[in-house]
Amino acid sequence: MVSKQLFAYVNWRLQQIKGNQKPFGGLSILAVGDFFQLPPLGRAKPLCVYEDHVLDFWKDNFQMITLTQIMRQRDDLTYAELLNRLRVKQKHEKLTDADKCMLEAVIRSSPEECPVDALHIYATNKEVDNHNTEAISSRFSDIINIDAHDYKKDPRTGEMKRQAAPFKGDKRDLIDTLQIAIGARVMLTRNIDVEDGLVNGTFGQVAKITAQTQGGVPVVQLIGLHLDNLTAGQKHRNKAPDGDDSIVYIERSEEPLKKKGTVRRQFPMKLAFACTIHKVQGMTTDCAVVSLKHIFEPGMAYVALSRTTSLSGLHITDFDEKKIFCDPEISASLENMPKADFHNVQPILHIVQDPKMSSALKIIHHNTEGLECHVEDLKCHHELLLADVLCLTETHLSGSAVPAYLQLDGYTMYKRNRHASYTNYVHLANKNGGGVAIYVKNNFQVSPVMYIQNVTDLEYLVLKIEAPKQALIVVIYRPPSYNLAEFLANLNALLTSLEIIDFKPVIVCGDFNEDQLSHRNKPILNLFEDKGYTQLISTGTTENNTLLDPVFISGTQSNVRAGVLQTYYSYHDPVYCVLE
Ligand SMILES: Nc1ncnc2c1ncn2[C@@H]1O[C@H](COP(=O)(O)OP(=O)(O)OP(=O)(O)O)[C@@H](O)[C@H]1O
Repeated sequence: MVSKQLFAYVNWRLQQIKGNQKPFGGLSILAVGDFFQLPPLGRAKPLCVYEDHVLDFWKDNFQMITLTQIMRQRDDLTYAELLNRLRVKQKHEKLTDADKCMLEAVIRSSPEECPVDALHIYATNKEVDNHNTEAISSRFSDIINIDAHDYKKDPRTGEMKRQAAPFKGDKRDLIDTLQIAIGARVMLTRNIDVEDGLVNGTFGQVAKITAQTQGGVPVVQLIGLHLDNLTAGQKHRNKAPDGDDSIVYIERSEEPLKKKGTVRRQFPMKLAFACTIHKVQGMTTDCAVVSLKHIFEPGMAYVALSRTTSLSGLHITDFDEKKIFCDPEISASLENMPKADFHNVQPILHIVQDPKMSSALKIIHHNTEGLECHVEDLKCHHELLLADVLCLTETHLSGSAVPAYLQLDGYTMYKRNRHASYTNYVHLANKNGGGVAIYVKNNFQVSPVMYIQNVTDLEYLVLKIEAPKQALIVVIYRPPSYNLAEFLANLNALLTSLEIIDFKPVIVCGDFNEDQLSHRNKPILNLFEDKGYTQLISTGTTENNTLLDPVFISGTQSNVRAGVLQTYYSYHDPVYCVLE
């Protein structure tokens, strides 16, 4: 689990990168995990436990969402439910008779009753090392001992000199002598290639050992593994000297030893007939033997007992129900942690779940700050594609053709680029950026109003939505450098023309670069209000908490809901308006 200290570093680094003092530089952070599992190393308190005089970046910034569907034990729900109870069991609490009875079926009184080939899980490294040594010596006859190649700097010449025998390394160093055999279970102990799935904790079985004779002595060059995860190590298969691409070849890694002036070359792996509970956190297996003997921390027993997919795959030795306990401080802090309000996270989804609003017209406007660079973000957004009408400003598009990657499945796109929007203002027409677009769901009957007499010099689009709902949709972008008086005159001409079109209701959205939260005079708002419009958005729509993206509506009696959504990729947040 991430410690408070590491969490603070992440916060400060993001503030440094983004150049602001907002929590995590203003980025959205999704923290995923389970506080009831292993606590941070070194007895540090978990993130969610508040302490006086300790920097806290959790309390005021995070809300909790609980995932309720269990996937690992989805085919053995009684076991999943038992695990849920063990997860929150306090030290002083006793197991119920029913839970005890379930566990008794898998408690083994001696190691001989357990399957030898199953992964053995222990609390301490000492137990793991003993098990591994015993397992390799009792089951394999052709054991190979691979000494680390250690080098030390010659103080006279500065040359790194190979040592006759390995030094005694620290427990965090690459292993002094690796004992392996063909067929032995091993685990990688370093991140070799994270993208390729070769990481600390990757499990496999030794399939091949290749050696070359150097000075009359065979020296192991590569160790070939059959990995448990068949998709890992793709990049390291084509090195196969014999063309067998099921084998992933591992070379020696080179690292300085803790001992000063020394370097070690050794294979980054260790035996893994057994491993520690810390190592198996996150793992899923069909079968495991779990020893509860030296459990020393809250959450440890739960992590070990919850790795198998079914109760029948679990074997428990040294059972003691007192070893199954959680941290009461975590129970208390989770109780008090604010819960995420889905109405805020997915407002449109919630609105349309209301039977009265199920066929409502959903309109969203977003200043994308460049459609080409953000179209993928837009396609992945959890709410934007719920819109029937998706209005965009600052599309930054040029040219008349629309490349296929700018099309949204199920939508038709209408657009007007900046350079086509101005007749009299060459200085605006020639500036980069700007532009508007509207995507409309294909099941809507739409007439674009591409030309309106007397309306010039505006970045705008007008669409008549005729069925199954009716509305006149207008999107407008006003660049900050557009002289306000001239803009108001042109906007007035447009609003007057919309009255003549006489198609209701009218929804005008866009970025007007006038802060509706400011206490100063707001001439654009005044003009809309004079024309009978109501402004629907009441909270900030930008990172600076200014409301630059209003939605104006006129000519409706229906139930209207409106608000602001969130994105991570634009200075602006999208705004929505849903009409019954
Ligand atoms: N949507 C899914 N469909 C099928 N299997 C899934 C799905 N999600 C997760 N699993 C499987 O369930 C197991 C547990 O998943 P995962 O590790 O994501 O859960 P977890 O909550 O992080 O578990 P833990 O924290 O206890 O390790 C894995 O074997 C994973 O492959």
